[in-house]
Amino acid sequence: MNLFFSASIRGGRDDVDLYADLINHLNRHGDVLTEHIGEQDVEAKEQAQGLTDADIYNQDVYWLREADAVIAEVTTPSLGVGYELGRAVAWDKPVLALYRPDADHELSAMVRGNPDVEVVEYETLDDARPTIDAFLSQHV
Ligand SMILES: O=c1[nH]c(=O)n([C@H]2C[C@H](O)[C@@H](COP(=O)(O)O)O2)cc1CO
Repeated sequence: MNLFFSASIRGGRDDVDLYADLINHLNRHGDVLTEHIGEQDVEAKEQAQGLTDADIYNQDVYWLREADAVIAEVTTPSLGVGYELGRAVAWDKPVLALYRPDADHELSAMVRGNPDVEVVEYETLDDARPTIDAFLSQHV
């Protein structure tokens, strides 16, 4: 199973350790096409590889097309994540959006109000794991 994990990069990296933990869990279910999102120095690595923004865009849209399901961590608002969710919905992919309610970032109505996105609020990684398991067994 190909899984596309989506989470903030240029929108802010406060939750990068959590992203890595979520990716670790997703790896039990299938191949995570976007493991780089959990790496601390993702942008430096992409730069070292000589990737332009166009390369990153093309690669991500290709991976998204290949994905059987999309799991996003949407607590830190990100234009790229919003874009990916829109494309995933348009392609009829199952989409799970994991959101930790916090005082700083209210979730966009374009995500919470979208009937084709399953939004689940959670607090800890231990809460998120069974949510992911149930979502994947139901949809993929
Ligand atoms: O360097 C990158 N590499 C990359 O894979 N992305 C993709 C994957 C993420 O799910 C999403 C993050 O978007 P943003 O950078 O706008 O927060 O876009 C985004 C960037 C930078 O915008």
